[in-house]
Amino acid sequence: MATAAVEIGNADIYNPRKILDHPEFRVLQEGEKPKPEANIAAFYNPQHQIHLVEKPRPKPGPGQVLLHVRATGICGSDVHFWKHGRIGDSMVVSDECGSGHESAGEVVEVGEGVTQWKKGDRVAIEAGVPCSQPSCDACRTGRYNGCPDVVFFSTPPYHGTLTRWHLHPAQWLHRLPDNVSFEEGSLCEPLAVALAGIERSGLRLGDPVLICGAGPIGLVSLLSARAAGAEPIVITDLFQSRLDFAKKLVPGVRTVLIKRDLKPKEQAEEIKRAAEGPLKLTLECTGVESSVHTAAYATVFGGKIFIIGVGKNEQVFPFMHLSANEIDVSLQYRYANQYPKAIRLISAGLINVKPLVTHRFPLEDAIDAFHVAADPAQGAIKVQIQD
Ligand SMILES: NC(=O)c1ccc[n+]([C@@H]2O[C@H](COP(=O)([O-])OP(=O)(O)OC[C@H]3O[C@@H](n4cnc5c(N)ncnc54)[C@H](O)[C@@H]3O)[C@@H](O)[C@H]2O)c1
Ligand SMILES: OC[C@H](O)C(O)[C@@H](O)CO
Ligand SMILES: [Zn+2]
Ligand SMILES: [Zn+2]
Repeated sequence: MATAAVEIGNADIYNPRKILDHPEFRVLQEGEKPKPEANIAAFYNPQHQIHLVEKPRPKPGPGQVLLHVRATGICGSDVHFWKHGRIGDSMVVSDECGSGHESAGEVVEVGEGVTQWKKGDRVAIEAGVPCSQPSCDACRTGRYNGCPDVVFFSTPPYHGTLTRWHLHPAQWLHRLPDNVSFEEGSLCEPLAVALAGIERSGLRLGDPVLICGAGPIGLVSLLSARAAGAEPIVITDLFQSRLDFAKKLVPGVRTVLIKRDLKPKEQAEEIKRAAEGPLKLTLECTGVESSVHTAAYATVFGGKIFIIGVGKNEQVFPFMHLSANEIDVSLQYRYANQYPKAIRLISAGLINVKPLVTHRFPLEDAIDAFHVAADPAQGAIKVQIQD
């Protein structure tokens, strides 16, 4: 059977049904070896299954670029969609859906009118493609992460970038310099989340900062806060192993293990002791209600809690404490305009994301990769799939 199904292209990339209904789309049986060069991908579904699928290799239409995806990191949200079938009320898994949005790859073919890319170019893939219409306030004003019509590949219903051949609009790709690997290029995605938070939080040189949570997002926030000149930095987690990882990554960081039997106020006292002074800014990277409470009690009068983590639909905040201490609360939704910055920071050596990758799998073993990413006992920070 031919691997090149030319009828998939153009607007079809925004129509997930075109893939699901295509005669070349099929779910591989467990243990079945995919055909070499086949456009395999890892798909999750409403039955909480994750499996390899074969789908047609698309053909670039005008303004599009066909990419060979070379590295993709598994994000907590990929695992969440697989295991829980939804994030909040608006992102619900209702059919087979392709995973992955932390990707970098190589240009294979360009469509009509694409002049800025050529075969062999190396790029980071910005997975959220907003409408870019002048009538869209979010797009027109540059806050395109708020675009109501954004197609975010891997958020249902849009299939993700964890695949071999991915079609993307030319203007949502970012060139990787020779000294930035595909692996680092794919880490630009979680880094973009942290950089967006850092930018909007207003962090300044010498600010004392608390980071709640030492998962991948907490760790890229740690690297970014350090590069931005925060001092001291205190990081918390429920697991000593994650704090040890943070300490290896940024030796100067101070760590506080969160104990489930302590109240947020008691926990905050420990954090303040570790900081040996007031904490001006908290970057909250768990989305867990009790952690937001701890952050509130640890942050100084006039400070800010910047919440990057996402969690329960409704949460209770210590309102009067925040009010009586003029503590600002801000939140972050994905990112806008951060990829070029992320690439510059990595290329110039100001941020080293390489140590975050703890596990690597070939594309054929993507399902094993998901099982490692989903099992805390495996101790993974970032699991990558490379092809
Ligand atoms: N705002 C956005 O656009 C955006 C983008 C990506 C991820 N996120 C969110 O950021 C958060 C972090 O992502 P991640 O990939 O690092 O997730 P993760 O689950 O790997 O890491 C979270 C860490 O927080 C720790 N933790 C849990 N409860 C805690 C508590 N009470 N106090 C201190 N630490 C605690 C966990 O042990 C874990 O190490 C998630 O909620 C994720 O959904 C948000
Ligand atoms: O890194 C981007 C995030 O994972 C996404 O916003 C996801 O959580 C929902 O689409
Ligand atoms: Zn993500
Ligand atoms: Zn828009």
